[in-house]
Parts: sequence; structure tokens; C-alpha cells
Amino acid sequence: MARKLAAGNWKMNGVKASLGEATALAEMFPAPKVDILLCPPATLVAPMAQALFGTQVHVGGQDCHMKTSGAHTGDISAEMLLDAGADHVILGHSERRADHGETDQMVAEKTVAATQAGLSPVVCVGETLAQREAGETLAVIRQQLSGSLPDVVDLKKLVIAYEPVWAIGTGKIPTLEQIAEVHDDMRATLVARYGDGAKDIPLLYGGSVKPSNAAEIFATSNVDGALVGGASLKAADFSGIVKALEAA
Ligand SMILES: O=C[C@H](O)COP(=O)(O)O
Repeated sequence: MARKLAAGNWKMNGVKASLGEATALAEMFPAPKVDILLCPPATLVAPMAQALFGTQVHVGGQDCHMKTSGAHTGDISAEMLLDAGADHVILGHSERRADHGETDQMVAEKTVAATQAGLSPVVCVGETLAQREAGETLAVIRQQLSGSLPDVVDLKKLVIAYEPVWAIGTGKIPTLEQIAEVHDDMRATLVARYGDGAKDIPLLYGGSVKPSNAAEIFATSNVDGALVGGASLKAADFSGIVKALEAA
């Protein structure tokens, strides 16, 4: 069975004072029944890891370079994230793909770099509204999975997040049937490529997840958790989502 994971992506939000939200969350879940992950901006990875040391809340980055070191101004390597106390990294988020021109090939190389460093990559895929309306959703997701994942990958570390671009930060979510259709298809696609080990890859849903809709999303076929943006910034909101996953 896939591990259950409630992951928070703070995106470009948060300053040192925001670490209080992370420690408050850890205090609410001293012995969580699911994995909890917070991915703050790069400036907060090390201080958050220090603040959460000894707790059950994991820390992750939001991106890493495919190289281990070198002349790449402004970038950060997977080893640096590990060194700072992270154990996960989000890769190929649609905002990285749109803002920084990240391609499937680049995401695949970053996935290799992350797993070689010992990090768990959370690889994101998702269709645009135009692609959904054109009936291309499953084809787009299959293509992104195919291109964004290397042929050889540590299945025990890999996490996949399905995030419809049109559901991110909009308050709109697909129907539960649409989520199930994509998640079931992702599972079948991954098992066909990697074998039975892929049955245990956590498949997260992301896009406007809130405490109020989390339970029904977590009850959906092949949904093993969530990648949460806005509702992960406050411990009070994120705790409702974590509790819903614990109860699922
Ligand atoms: O990585 C998180 C997603 O982009 C979802 O963001 P959101 O929960 O604010 O819609």
C-alpha cells in the first residue's frame, strides 16, 4: 500500500516569523498516522529543518538543479537541500514549467539528481483548462509521466502529484469522477512501465484542496494524499487536511 502523504507547498510565501506555523503544526501532530511534509521557499529550508528537528514533520525543497554543483547562479542542488535538512523536493510544478520553461526532460534529469542525493522527488503533472476541454487530459498526463520520469528510478522514494493547472489557487476542483479517472490511469500507466512496485507510489492530488473538501478527495480511488498550496500556510488550515487524511 502506498504511504499517505499530506504535503504543503508554501511557494514564494513565508519569512522567518512563518516558522511558527510549522512548529505549531508539529505540536498538533506529535505522532501522526500519515506523513506530513512542508516545502518552504529555499531561504527557509534550513531554519525550518532546525525548528522541526526531532518532530515528525518532514521538510522539502520546491525545486533543485539537475547538476550537483557548478556555475549555475541562483540555483540549488539536491545535495544542498539534503545538507539543509530536507528529505523531499517538489519537481516539475506547473509554475516552474510556466515561469522557467521547465520541460519534461529537465524534470526527468532533476528526478535522477534528487534520488541520487537521497531525496524523495514529488513529480508534478497536470493539464491546462484548454487541454481538458479538448478531451486531451489523459493523453497529456501520460505524456508528462513518460517524459518527466527516468526509465530507472527508486520507486520507494518516488511521489507523483496530479495538479490540474486550472484548479491551482482558483477554488475550482475537478469532479471526484475526473480525479479518479486520472489517478486510476496514472496508476495503470506507472505499473505498466515499472511493474508491481509502482502500486506503492503515493499519488497526490493538488489544486484548491481545503479542510472542507479534503475528506471526499481522500476517499477517491488511488488518491494517497494531497499537495496543498494556500491552505498549507496556516497550521489551523493544514491540520484539518492532515486530520482528514488520517481518517481516510
Ligand atoms: O503545489 C500546490 C498546488 O499548486 C496547489 O495550490 P493551491 O492549494 O493553492 O490550489
